Amino acid sequence: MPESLQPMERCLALARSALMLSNPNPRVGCVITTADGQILGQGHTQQAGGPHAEIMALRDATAAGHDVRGATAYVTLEPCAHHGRTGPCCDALIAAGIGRVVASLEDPNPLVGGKGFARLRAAGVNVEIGPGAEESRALNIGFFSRMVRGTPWVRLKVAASLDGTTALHNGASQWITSSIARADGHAWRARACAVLTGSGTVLADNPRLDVRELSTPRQPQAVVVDSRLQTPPESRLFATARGVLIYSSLSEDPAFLQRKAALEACGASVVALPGPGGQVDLAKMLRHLGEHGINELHVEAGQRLNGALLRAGLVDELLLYLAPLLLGTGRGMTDLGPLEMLAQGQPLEFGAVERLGADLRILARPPGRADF
Ligand SMILES: NC(=O)C1=CN([C@@H]2O[C@H](COP(=O)(O)OP(=O)(O)OC[C@H]3O[C@@H](n4cnc5c(N)ncnc54)[C@H](OP(=O)(O)O)[C@@H]3O)[C@@H](O)[C@H]2O)C=CC1
Ligand SMILES: Nc1c(N[C@@H]2O[C@H](COP(=O)(O)O)[C@@H](O)[C@H]2O)[nH]c(=O)[nH]c1=O
Repeated sequence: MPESLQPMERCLALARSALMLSNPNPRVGCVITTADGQILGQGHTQQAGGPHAEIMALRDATAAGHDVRGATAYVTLEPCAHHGRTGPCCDALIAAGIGRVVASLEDPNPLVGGKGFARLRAAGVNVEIGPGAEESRALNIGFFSRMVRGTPWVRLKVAASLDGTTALHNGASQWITSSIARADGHAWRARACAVLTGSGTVLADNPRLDVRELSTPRQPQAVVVDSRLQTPPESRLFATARGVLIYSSLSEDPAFLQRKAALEACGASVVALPGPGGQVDLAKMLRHLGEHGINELHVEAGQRLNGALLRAGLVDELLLYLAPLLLGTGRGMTDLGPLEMLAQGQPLEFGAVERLGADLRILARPPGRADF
């Protein structure tokens, strides 16, 4: 990391380095400096259950033999005030004699929200809030979504030809985009808590849906929307060590119960969430995933599940990879049903548009999705 970085920029860089590590905890960085900006200690959130950023920075300062009394702690989120799997960070800062805290944002966790700042102020610590707020929130959009809305941030990834085809009529789809784009897709899988697909994709592609193109400290959970439990027990989904969660409809049919037992024997958890038409209730599924600590949900499904999620207004962001190739009419990105008017289309706002090798990567959002 360049020495010249300002403390809060350094904090944000540290937070970014916890991108694949800290789930389901937020990605947070902390830097402790003297009044004239000399760095005494720094750190970022560790894996779930491990120390938070403030504790890592305090330990770093202690290891270097620095006295932090009267020092400033910069941190990208409000120091926690509750006993979770670790002790309250605000108390650790107070006990260490920190004189000033500069924090980007209040913690959206209802257990913390404002309490950390209040406790610091009550102990005589000078508190400033605001620097780096936008970047910190964007980096933790999934955590904010789960804390505020109770559901994950849903990012729908699609790889398509330039004319929007995701598979040929016969199902052939591997590979449309180049290896650089596919490796980038794995990086987005790695930052998510879970990767979700539909039974149609499991049957057509037998996908692994794990992270293989880069090293990762943890594999995202695999989630399949599969009303009738058609996922074969020998699916490659089960080859990677991590949780596999299958959402189904409810049935007392002996053949269904037999398939359920076979999937559970492979280590899958099967959760019945019956919805309209005997299919899985997608809104309830998101609430269930939120209750189980899923911050960012990375969807890699076919046009039917993509369309259902979009029609239900459950998609927050699209991650589109477009290859310089025309495939004509095959399977599309999303089945939105027959629309009669252009106004019935799903409006989007483009975010970053980048070249990745030969392909294009486009981030786009339905308007207002991050307004919570
Ligand atoms: N290029 C790309 O980026 C990608 C391409 N693909 C391609 O897509 C094709 C598969 O697409 P598709 O058949 O549409 O499969 P999907 O992956 O979209 O799965 C659809 C299935 O999900 C199940 N489901 C359960 N609940 C719901 C619900 N509420 N709404 C919608 N579906 C639900 C349904 O089966 P049931 O009722 O039995 O549960 C449904 O048939 C393959 O050819 C694959 O190669 C797939 C992923 C990415
Ligand atoms: N065809 C296609 C993609 N397809 C997606 O990748 C899945 C296979 O994942 P895995 O088994 O883990 O390699 C497949 O089911 C579909 O979701 N992805 C891309 O980046 N580019 C592509 O051209």
